[in-house]
Amino acid sequence: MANVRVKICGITRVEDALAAAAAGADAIGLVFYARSPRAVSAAQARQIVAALPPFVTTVGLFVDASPCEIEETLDAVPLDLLQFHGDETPAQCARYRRPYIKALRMREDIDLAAIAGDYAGARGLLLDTYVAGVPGGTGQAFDWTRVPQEPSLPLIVAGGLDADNVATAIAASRPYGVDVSGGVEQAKGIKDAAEIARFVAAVRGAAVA
Ligand SMILES: O=C(O)c1ccccc1NCC(=O)[C@H](O)[C@H](O)COP(=O)(O)O
Repeated sequence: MANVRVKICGITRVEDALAAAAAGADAIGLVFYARSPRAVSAAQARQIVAALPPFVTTVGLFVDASPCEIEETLDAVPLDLLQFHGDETPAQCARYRRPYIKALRMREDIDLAAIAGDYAGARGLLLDTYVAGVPGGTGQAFDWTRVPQEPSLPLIVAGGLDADNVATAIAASRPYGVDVSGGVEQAKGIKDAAEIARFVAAVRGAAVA
């Protein structure tokens, strides 16, 4: 299996972004959703992005944001990839002419093959745990054996991952990438550098097994 990519999501501080980069994370996620305890302002995000070394992908996460809000953020912050984490349609995701991934919550009745067809313009799909009324960052895992093999788009597994369970998640789902937020935190929005390092090391160890 090729190296599994790692995204550390919900970064709110420069020092946490640098810890993710130093640990070898491939991407960091910045949450532009005011109701999240991990929300960042455009000014905060710009400072974080400016501090990063090269080759760390910056992902901007939105939840049913207005086009105006997204355009303003894109003007202010140099983001590499957009992550749509709400009920955005394929057309709404595509309108910014930026590479994007679409987050899907793993309801029992989800038809992933059909949805992947609908979002064929996405660079990948992020599969997160379904919890009613909570768009993301739940800290809860879903059944990783539900992740389809040979998907039409790269799949990123999220939800309740941490350094102790991520190798099992990878073995069960064989994803393109994994995404973590709460599992590497001291408190919501405050990452733990040692846990980030432990998480990335666990992914790297799992990927070569
Ligand atoms: O992290 C949040 O607070 C959040 C709020 C609203 C929508 C999405 C959010 N996070 C999205 C992510 O990509 C998380 O990393 C993903 O949901 C996994 O979170 P966790 O279970 O805490 O690892």
